[in-house]
Amino acid sequence: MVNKKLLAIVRFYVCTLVGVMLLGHSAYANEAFEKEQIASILTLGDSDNTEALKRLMAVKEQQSAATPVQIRLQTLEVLVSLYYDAGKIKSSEATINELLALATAEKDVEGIGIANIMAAYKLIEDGKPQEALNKLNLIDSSLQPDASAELKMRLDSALGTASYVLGNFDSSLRYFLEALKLTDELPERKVENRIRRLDSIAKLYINMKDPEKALATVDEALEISPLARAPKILASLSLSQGIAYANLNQDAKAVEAYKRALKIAREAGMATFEVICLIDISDHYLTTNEYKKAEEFARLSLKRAEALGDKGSIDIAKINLGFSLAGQGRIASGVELVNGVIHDFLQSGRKTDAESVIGELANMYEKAGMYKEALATLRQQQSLSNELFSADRSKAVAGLQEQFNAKQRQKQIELLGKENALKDADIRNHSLQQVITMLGAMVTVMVGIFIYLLYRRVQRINQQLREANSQLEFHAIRDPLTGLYNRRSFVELMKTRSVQLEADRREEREGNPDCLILLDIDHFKHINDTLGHAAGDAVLIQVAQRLRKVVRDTDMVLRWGGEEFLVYSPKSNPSQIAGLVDRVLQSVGGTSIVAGDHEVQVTMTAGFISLPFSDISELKLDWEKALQIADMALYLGKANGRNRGYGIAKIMVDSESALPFLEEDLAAAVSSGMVELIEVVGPAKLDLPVSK
Ligand SMILES: Nc1nc2c(ncn2[C@@H]2O[C@H](COP(=O)(O)OP(=O)(O)OP(=O)(O)O)[C@@H](O)[C@H]2O)c(=O)[nH]1
Repeated sequence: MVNKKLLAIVRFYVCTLVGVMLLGHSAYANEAFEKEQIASILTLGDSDNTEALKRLMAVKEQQSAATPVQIRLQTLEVLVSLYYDAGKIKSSEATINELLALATAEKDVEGIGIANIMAAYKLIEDGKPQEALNKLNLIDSSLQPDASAELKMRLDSALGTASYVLGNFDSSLRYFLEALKLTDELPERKVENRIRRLDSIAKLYINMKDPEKALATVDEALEISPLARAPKILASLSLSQGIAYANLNQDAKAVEAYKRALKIAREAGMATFEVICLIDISDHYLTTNEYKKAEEFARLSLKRAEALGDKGSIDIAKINLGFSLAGQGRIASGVELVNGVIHDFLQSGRKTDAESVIGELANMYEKAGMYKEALATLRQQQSLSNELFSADRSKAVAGLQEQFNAKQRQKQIELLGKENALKDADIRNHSLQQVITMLGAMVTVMVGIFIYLLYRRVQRINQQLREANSQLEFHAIRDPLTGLYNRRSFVELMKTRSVQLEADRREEREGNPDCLILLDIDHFKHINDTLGHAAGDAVLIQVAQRLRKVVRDTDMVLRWGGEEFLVYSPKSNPSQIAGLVDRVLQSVGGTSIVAGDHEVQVTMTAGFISLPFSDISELKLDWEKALQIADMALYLGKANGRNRGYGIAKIMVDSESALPFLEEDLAAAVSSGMVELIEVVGPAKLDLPVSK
């Protein structure tokens, strides 16, 4: 619920402000009695606030302008606390003013400090925590080097409280711990003050959502000294325990602790504290949805607060009562109560509190299923929230904003620095990336070039290979000297020819036979021997050229070996073969051939035969046997004077009986009349000079 925890903690601090400076300020020899008297009243206040207040008021009545200033100041300081705890808030505030006036008049620096710290607490209670903080910071900056430990401790406690209210828990804890440390330097009431500082820290832990740590801190405070059993302190510690347990959802323990605090507060005459306890108890029951009990304690707290005239507590009690009624279904009367407080808050400018209560109201509507009202209330809260941030709050937080802005600027500078560093890194990365990209590109280009060169090289090698292959191929089927087909290629040709023949036979496409003319240069050895081997080669080349020229395109000229040539003339009319042989002999020997320095007549002797021969099947007389017969005919030509051709014209007997003779001894066959030869005489002898 609204600000009740805050209320509790603020009031707690005000309660603990007093009574610590009594003995430390003694400067007058005759004031010992008064000091002793005030000290005993202060101790009495720990357990019986009402009696202590009564006695101190009596002491003050007897004081006059003649009373030492320190005694009067100390009386006022203790009085502020006793008034406050007794719920006499207005008297307490008036006493603060009186204290400040006296200290100022007497130029008592410590007194002025204490009065201002108390005034800062009032500002916090009035909802002006930033103003309070500013005031406290001012005190802090003007603090004398010889300022007492008490003053410093109170200042740190107040700074911790203001920081807490402003939501700066870390800084709050830092101040509270500093205050705790300063208790060691106190000349009097060291233990009591230490316990109270621990209690402050416990309450802070609760608000820092660490209730376990809060409970541990309370335990630490309770263990310090039996003095911790002093009712006023014990009540405050019990309240802290109650809130911590409530936060841990240990409801039974929470209620027990609250009620213990309530009992002690009642017994010690701490009316203000009693109201705080009652409010906390009703608040607790609201959170556990025990609305009947919440109503009971809300009514009780309202009654007590009204009796004290404590406006702050009255408002909170009304709010709790309103919500407890609404929780029991009496929404109209509950809302009326709550709205009344909201109205008051708004009237007195407590917009932050109003906004908080409106938020609670919206929750209540939602819980009750009154969504339309919940929405309207939420909108009201929203608009107020906006207003707060845009107007009053912006003023209140102006100082903070300045600090915040400075921090933000610092942060921005740091961020800019970081951003620049990042940009630098980015630029470096970018440059690096460019280098990498460039290197990558270079590598790619180089690899590309390398691959291209490799490709070219491979292409070149392939080309060379192709050329080599074609050369190999060429040389495989061609004679390297003359360029004519060689004997091997003819063998290959004959293989395909037999396949072709078989096809032709099946299709009865048998026509003219082929013709084989075997040729041998006459006395070639002599040419070699007389003109030289090169001249012999030249002769071979020119003979080849002449042979190529004289035959048909479909005819094939081969170098059969050494100085031997073969003309293969497919599908040749047998009647025309002699003419072909004649042309061949004439082409070679009809004109001279230049061989080196010499011009020579090169004649040839030929043996020729048809394939198939006569009516003999190639199965019986194949190309090899036919060539053998042609070779025998050529031999006959050589024997009969060279420069001529012999061919077998016809068989005079049946081919079957002639065949063995043809294969074995052609000359005998001829002389026996089994076969008839055709003779083609070569060219006439040329009239050539012996040498050029
Ligand atoms: N220059 C040259 N001579 C070759 C080549 N092949 C073979 N010969 C020579 O040709 C000659 C052939 O001689 P022979 O077989 O005795 O025949 P011939 O001298 O022609 O006599 P006949 O054939 O009886 O007229 C040999 O001396 C071989 O060395 C060649 O490629 N180049």
